[in-house]
Amino acid sequence: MSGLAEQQCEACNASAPKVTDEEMASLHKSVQDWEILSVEGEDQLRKTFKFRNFAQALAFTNRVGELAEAENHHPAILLEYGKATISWWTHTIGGLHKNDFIMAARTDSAYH
Ligand SMILES: C[C@H](O)[C@H](O)[C@H]1CNC2=NC(N)=NC(=O)C2=N1
Repeated sequence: MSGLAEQQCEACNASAPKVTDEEMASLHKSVQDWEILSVEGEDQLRKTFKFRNFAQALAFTNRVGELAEAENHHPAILLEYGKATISWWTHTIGGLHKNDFIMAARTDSAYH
């Protein structure tokens, strides 16, 4: 099986299943630096990336935005001086789908 970042996102609608606890644990192994937290009852993946300055953080968020637009699957982004915090979850199902783990892995690949 290809790495998580190379796997394809699937079209997701309101009836799509959230990941099970077992799937979550298994997928999390591939994005171990990402925190899984519940925000207003909805599970999310979250990670903060560090940079030397605001411009580098902004350039990274633009790369993440391109990844999101390519998959029509979008994160929450907090952009600060020297930092960018990325949160992934699937709004239509109010929680985590495998797509979110794929996009987290792709986000890691965009960090340089
Ligand atoms: C209409 C549009 O396709 C949907 O709202 C898409 C846009 N991007 C999305 N991004 C995320 N993270 N979850 C969604 O459910 C979602 N839905």
